[in-house]
Amino acid sequence: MAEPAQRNAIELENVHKSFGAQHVLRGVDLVVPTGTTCVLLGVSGSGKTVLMKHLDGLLRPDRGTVRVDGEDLAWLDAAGMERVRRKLGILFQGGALFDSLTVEDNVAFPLRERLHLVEREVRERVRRVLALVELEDAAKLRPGELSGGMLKRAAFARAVVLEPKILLYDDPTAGLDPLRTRSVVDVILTGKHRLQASALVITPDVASAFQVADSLALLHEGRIIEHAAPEAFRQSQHPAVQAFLHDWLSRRARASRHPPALPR
Ligand SMILES: Nc1ncnc2c1ncn2[C@@H]1O[C@H](COP(=O)(O)OP(=O)(O)OP(=O)(O)O)[C@@H](O)[C@H]1O
Repeated sequence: MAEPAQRNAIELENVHKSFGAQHVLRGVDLVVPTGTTCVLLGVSGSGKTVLMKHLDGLLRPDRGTVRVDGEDLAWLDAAGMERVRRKLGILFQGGALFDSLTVEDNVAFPLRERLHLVEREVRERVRRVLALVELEDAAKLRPGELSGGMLKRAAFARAVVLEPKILLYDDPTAGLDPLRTRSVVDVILTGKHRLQASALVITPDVASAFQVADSLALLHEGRIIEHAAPEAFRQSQHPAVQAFLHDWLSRRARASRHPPALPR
């Protein structure tokens, strides 16, 4: 009997996107198989966020194909797009919780907005997801009373409360010190192992990238010029990959007294 075809969480084929004269994406090909975590690397301004915004339909490609969980976004009407968005858990920079709501009401928000559940069910699902990120004791606090790492975990809880199949993280470590960076890595690993979600992660923190990735992709001059498992990526002979990793190592060495090494 033939093997069932491998399903892919994310597929981009020859995706182009320009803003005026600026040709940001110049034929992006990227496949993230279901159940895997891909970290998208690239220098600032290379187009990582632009690429990610194509996945929830915030941006449409000028040319090329974007498929999410097998669905070609170009063919979807508003209801179809809404169905795809429900499969996505999105964690962008800042995490934007509502300041006036408690943690539990923030996490309950998507449930109340999207699903018609009885209140008891809402409370139960919120309790389960707060337990997942070890924030049970913070349920009654407001965002202003949380640490940076707790804020990230609360934002993650809200992003996953609808049990998305695919998680998108845009720079989840932004503005965090190294200790809190660890808590974001833990959050991503929770999404991966406990929720078994597929993920695309953008982070400038290469150390975190190697800790969470099944594969790493480098966006360079509008294309994915390398996409490989961590060890193969580390050993890539592509000059742009070598330059990217070398640049990160030297910046890290300048910022730290410890001799630099790529994490294993
Ligand atoms: N809506 C838009 N209109 C015009 N230009 C845009 C728009 N969105 C992004 N750009 C431009 O596209 C380029 C890529 O931006 P993008 O935010 O994707 O970079 P990035 O790789 O995510 O950078 P960083 O790592 O600094 O967040 C930038 O030059 C940006 O100014």
